[in-house]
Amino acid sequence: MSMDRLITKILETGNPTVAGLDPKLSYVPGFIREESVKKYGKTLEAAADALLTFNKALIDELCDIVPAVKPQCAYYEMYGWQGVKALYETMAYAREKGMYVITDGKRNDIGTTMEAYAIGHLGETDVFGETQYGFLGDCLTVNGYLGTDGIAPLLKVCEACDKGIFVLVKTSNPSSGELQDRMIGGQKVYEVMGGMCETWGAEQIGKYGYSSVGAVVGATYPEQLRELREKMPHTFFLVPGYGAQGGGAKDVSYAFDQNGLGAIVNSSRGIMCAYQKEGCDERDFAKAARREAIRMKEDITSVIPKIAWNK
Ligand SMILES: O=C(O)c1cc(=O)[nH]c(=O)n1[C@@H]1O[C@H](COP(=O)(O)O)[C@@H](O)[C@H]1O
Repeated sequence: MSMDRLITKILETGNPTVAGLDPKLSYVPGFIREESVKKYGKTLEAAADALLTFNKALIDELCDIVPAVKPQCAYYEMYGWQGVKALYETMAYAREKGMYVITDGKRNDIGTTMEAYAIGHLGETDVFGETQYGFLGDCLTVNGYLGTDGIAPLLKVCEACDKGIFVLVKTSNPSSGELQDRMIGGQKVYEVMGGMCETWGAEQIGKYGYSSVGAVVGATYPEQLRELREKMPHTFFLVPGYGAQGGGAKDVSYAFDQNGLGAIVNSSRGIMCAYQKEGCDERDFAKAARREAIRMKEDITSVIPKIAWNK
């Protein structure tokens, strides 16, 4: 089970966090950008080369202490097909280094189109009678607000290829309540979506009690995290919003169960741009990311039960 693999990696590293790889060129140290421009000129190739060099150095420093990475597709698509190639190569490199890869695509569409997304990101694509993997993610973030038609194709692929999904339930952004907090039939919209996640995952529950259908719940809404943790006992949470968006350790602590499992907390800018915040030599960017990842791990593990780690 895909979520079992993620939880096993979390237990191995003692670290329930994921490093978001959302690189903009302005986050990449100048010496890397200059090298890429020297090789390829001021082109999309150079941008993609700089992103990949940046990501690989971060992965090298993080792979033994952080269980997973979460590249967000938009930051690569921004640089055209060359950027998408850098996304693929980043994912391949992280896998090679033993990390669990969450593709942050927030995909959704109707049935047949969703099937194509599911196959492309998580499954095997038929190529002239032979099957090959398109992308190399272990898990994909998806939007479930089109209903079961948009999720069913993913469930099939998750089961067949041992993959998982994280469905948007209560997102971290300031305006998420405009729709997600509305009442329908006596429940908030996000509660209804949470219930749908439990139903979608019911047939695919792994050895730790969590299904291959996870949920995204933002660190910026601790009350909702607490409420949803109780109502969604079989759903593993991806919790973005720690650090740069203002979420802290106490806020994310509500996402965890009584054993200290049940969630993985993301930080993207906080880790990638740690060197800018520290004001250290830019050549030290990957070590600064490592320092921040260790600080984040200690910050979060200091406020959650660690029963699972001691078993
Ligand atoms: O699905 C997500 O990962 C996600 C959902 C959400 O509700 N809020 C949210 O910030 N994210 C993503 O989490 C990352 C947050 O980045 P930082 O704010 O830089 O740590 C970005 O990749 C966002 O796209």
